[in-house]
Amino acid sequence: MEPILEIRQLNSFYRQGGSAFSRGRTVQVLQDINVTIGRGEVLGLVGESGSGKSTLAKSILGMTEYQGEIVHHSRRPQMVFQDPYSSLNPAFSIRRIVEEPLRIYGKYSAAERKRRAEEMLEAVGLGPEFHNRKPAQLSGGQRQRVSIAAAMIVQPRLVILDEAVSALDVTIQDQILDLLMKLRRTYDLSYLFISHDLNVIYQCCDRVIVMQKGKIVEENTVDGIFDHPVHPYTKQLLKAAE
Ligand SMILES: Nc1ncnc2c1ncn2[C@@H]1O[C@H](COP(=O)(O)OP(=O)(O)OP(=O)(O)O)[C@@H](O)[C@H]1O
Repeated sequence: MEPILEIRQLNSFYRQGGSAFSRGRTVQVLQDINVTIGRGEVLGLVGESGSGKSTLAKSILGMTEYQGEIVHHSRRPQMVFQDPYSSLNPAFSIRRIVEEPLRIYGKYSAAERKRRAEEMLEAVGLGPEFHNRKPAQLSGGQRQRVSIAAAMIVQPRLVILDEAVSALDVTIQDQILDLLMKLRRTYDLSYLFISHDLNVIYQCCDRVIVMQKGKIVEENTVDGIFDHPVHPYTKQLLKAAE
């Protein structure tokens, strides 16, 4: 498997209580994490609340202090969050929101940005009638499509989906999962798919890692994890999801 991201002996920390006069104290959240994500792979990351899933995502994006190695074999990963309500600028049109990451790059003309944004909106199933709407004029599922388009517009190879379908009704969840799988094929993407919902993980992941208290306690193919869980914590998670 050709890697898109390799993480070796990662230990991640948050700093708490610092001020102009003191550096505060560091709190270690992740311990000795080793993970490889393959090109085109969907890697699931499960674990109970507080186990460190989002911290791993933040470390990959360089948003925590860490020791160890994070080796990127592609351009910067993009992230899609759970809550499209808070991550979309309410004052902007949908097209502007999707164009915005390209403005930051600064290398495209206005006409080219518009063309790319419209093409990306089409790819996530939002036709011209949506271009000039504001986020408040969309459903939750449509808003999540906009977030996905804004992440994909910069042509990442790895996308981190942090509870990206968790806030949606089950039918809408299925539609968004279908869309993500279609985009994965079209753009040859890898996903790190973070979810507390094992049914969602089962539907779309190739491989799964299980985290407990900042450590990886089990790693296997999705069938291996579901059919032959080894670690007591994995068994407990599966039992809770029955
Ligand atoms: N900025 C921060 N400063 C200090 N500690 C933090 C910070 N962010 C998270 N933590 C702590 O790190 C631990 C892991 O949190 P994290 O958000 O990574 O867990 P999670 O598995 O993503 O949980 P959830 O499923 O609830 O989102 C928790 O104990 C949390 O309190």
